Amino acid sequence: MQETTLAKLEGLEHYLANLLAYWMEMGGQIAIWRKPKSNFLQVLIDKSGQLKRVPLNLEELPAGFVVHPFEDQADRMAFFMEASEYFKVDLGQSIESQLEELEPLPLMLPTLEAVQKIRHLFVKVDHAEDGKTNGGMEKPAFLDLVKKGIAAIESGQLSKIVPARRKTLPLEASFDLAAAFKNLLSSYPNAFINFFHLPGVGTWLGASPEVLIQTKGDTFYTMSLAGTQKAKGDNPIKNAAWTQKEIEEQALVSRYIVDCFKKIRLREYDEHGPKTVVAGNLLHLRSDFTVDMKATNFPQLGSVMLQLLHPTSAVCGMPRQAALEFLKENESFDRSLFAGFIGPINVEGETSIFVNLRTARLTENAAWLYAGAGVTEDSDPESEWEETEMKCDIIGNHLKNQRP
Ligand SMILES: C=C(O[C@@H]1C=C(C(=O)O)C=C[C@H]1O)C(=O)O
Repeated sequence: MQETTLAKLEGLEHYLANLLAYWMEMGGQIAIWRKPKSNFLQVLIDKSGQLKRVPLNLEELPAGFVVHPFEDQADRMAFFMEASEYFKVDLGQSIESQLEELEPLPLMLPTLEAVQKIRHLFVKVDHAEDGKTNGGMEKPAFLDLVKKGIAAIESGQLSKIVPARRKTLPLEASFDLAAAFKNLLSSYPNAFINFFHLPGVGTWLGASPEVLIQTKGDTFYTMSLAGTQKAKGDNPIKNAAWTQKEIEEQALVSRYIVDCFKKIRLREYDEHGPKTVVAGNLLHLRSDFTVDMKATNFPQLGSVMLQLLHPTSAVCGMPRQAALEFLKENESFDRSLFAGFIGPINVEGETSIFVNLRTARLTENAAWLYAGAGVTEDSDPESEWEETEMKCDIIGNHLKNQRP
């Protein structure tokens, strides 16, 4: 433990900025997250210098962090950071009082210097793309895409579709990743706050509201999350009123999950909901599903359901294959890791995989924001556009921060 350098620590931001600057420069892979409602920051570093892809047999993997794009992979593999180092920071206590737990660093730069260094370690993208375009998804193109989706639903090809868009937000020279991360922690206590960096693949920052699968002990958990409205007033949950369109849209996601259970002949599960939940400045409808893996004799349920669920009809559509083909043909940009899945595997006996939503891909000069909206027969294209704007703001509003 290099106490002399860490003794110069000046708060969480200072430590995070230095940790990231050092390990990103060393070519390390790094994931930092805080689970919903948790008071701990969890940090995982893969120091091997090798990008790894693994089959998703979750129960057999060592402790690590998984990253999978939206698109199904022909070889069914996902990126995997293996925990060369893993530690926790108690956010309820000063970081200075936890020096013993922290990864030592050979050098402590002033925060400003460290964040500027990080900035140059983001993946560089083609200049024509960077900071200038929205991946072809300007407003008229998105409205057309939604209209096409509605037409496909009316013709009976689809019952639900989730078109998405990409939005470019130029990053100020003063953009401070550590401060942005810290602000996300306090702004979104119910979200999975995450940052991950895979050299050559991407650097992402997000606040996801959606669990894809979770296993802890004998309990398996998943959720159906859909339907979106703006949170209003002092008591937004009490003020929420849902339309038939939103109720049906969420019910389709629940049905999708139940259909997956049926495929594997799993009959014993608990379903609760839907209830209204808060996700930043938005409200959604959510149902919770739990299974006792011991009672049902299904120890591999996590891996099996992961394979069956992704991509759910919350981010893709129904029927799944037709929806995927529709998106492939009509969305003009690559979703990349957006609406894929990310999260810790077998860390402290838990696996918590989230859908990669409310997220930004960080490039040297700009952040790429991504958002989709569930479209059914009764959708209004203009409202769906507004919904994607609100979803982009959840992360976008936190990337505009500047140092004085
Ligand atoms: C697709 C997104 O969100 C998903 C779609 C929702 C909807 O259509 O109402 C709500 C929650 C998420 O399951 C997104 O955030 O980009």
